[in-house]
Amino acid sequence: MSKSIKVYAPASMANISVGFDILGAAINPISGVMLGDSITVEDAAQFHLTNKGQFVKKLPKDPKFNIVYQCWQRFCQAMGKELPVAMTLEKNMPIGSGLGSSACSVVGALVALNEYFNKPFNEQQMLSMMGEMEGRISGGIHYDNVAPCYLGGMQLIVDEIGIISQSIPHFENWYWVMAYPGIKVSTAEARAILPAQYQKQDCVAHGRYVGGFIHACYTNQPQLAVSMLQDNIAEPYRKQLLPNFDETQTSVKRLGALASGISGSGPTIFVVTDKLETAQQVELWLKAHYLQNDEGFIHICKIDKQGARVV
Ligand SMILES: Nc1ncnc2c1ncn2[C@@H]1O[C@H](COP(=O)(O)OP(=O)(O)O)[C@@H](O)[C@H]1O
Ligand SMILES: N[C@@H](CCOP(=O)(O)O)C(=O)O
Repeated sequence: MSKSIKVYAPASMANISVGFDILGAAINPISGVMLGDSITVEDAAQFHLTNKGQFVKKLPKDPKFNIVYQCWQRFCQAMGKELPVAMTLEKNMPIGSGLGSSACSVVGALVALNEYFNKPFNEQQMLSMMGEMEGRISGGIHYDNVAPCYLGGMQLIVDEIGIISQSIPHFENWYWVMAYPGIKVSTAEARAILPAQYQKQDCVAHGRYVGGFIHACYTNQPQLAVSMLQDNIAEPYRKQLLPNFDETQTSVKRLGALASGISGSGPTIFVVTDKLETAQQVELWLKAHYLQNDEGFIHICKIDKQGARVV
């Protein structure tokens, strides 16, 4: 009997303002839209990759530069033999959006292959491969998209004593309004513009923000958590890449938003609220003022607890 495995890998927001490269969450639109890539692995006499989906035209022209192809190669290397399978990528995530598009393809491909071959690799081995593949195309290994996309929830990257990432509690009643303006920001370029070194007072403030936020999540103090959602590492340098970022932050705050910031390396922004009506008003404002073209979109999201899954 022929075998076929299809995996859905959700979008994610990395950094969440306070945790540059060490904090990220998978997201799920409340509308029911599946915001992520899907990958299918099926029997074949020799390897073949088919691409389809809304953003298929934005993929590299040379199929060997498609990260899904490179994931298959890396998986074969880890297995010690060439594995003849047919893979299909449904590229539903815009590239260079700040929503972990490359992570969706990496996680989807590796999870689908691992499932198809009856799970030869464990969670830590899989995460390690995912980080390596993400690092190839984004200018440095960072797990804050692949870990939440793979495992779901809000993930803190610890990367010590053989543990890459662990789940931390989040505020279940928060809505995350995600607005992608429709323009591209390359992660590699957005990483390259960051300073190589930071002032001592900035390091101290950063430690206070991230430590305070994690503490507030564990002790269920939403007000403290909101006050800690500050980014003094990436936002001051990257906000120039986003359309009217300062004005947007001020306007959504006036509408009642609790906090806002850059999702991943941008240009998507996230806005946090604990009321659906506020989220809807923010959505309307962003639609009128933040979207730059027809490719832009907005979703009111919750944190996706499941991560990548067989569908
Ligand atoms: N399947 C894929 N999905 C997304 N990007 C891919 C894929 N394969 C190769 N790429 C390349 O990887 C890079 C991803 O860009 P990046 O700015 O990191 O996107 P994102 O932040 O959305 O993950 C682009 O140069 C893109 O052409
Ligand atoms: N921590 C990374 C996250 C990049 O996320 P992406 O969705 O823009 O790829 C960074 O900030 O560079």
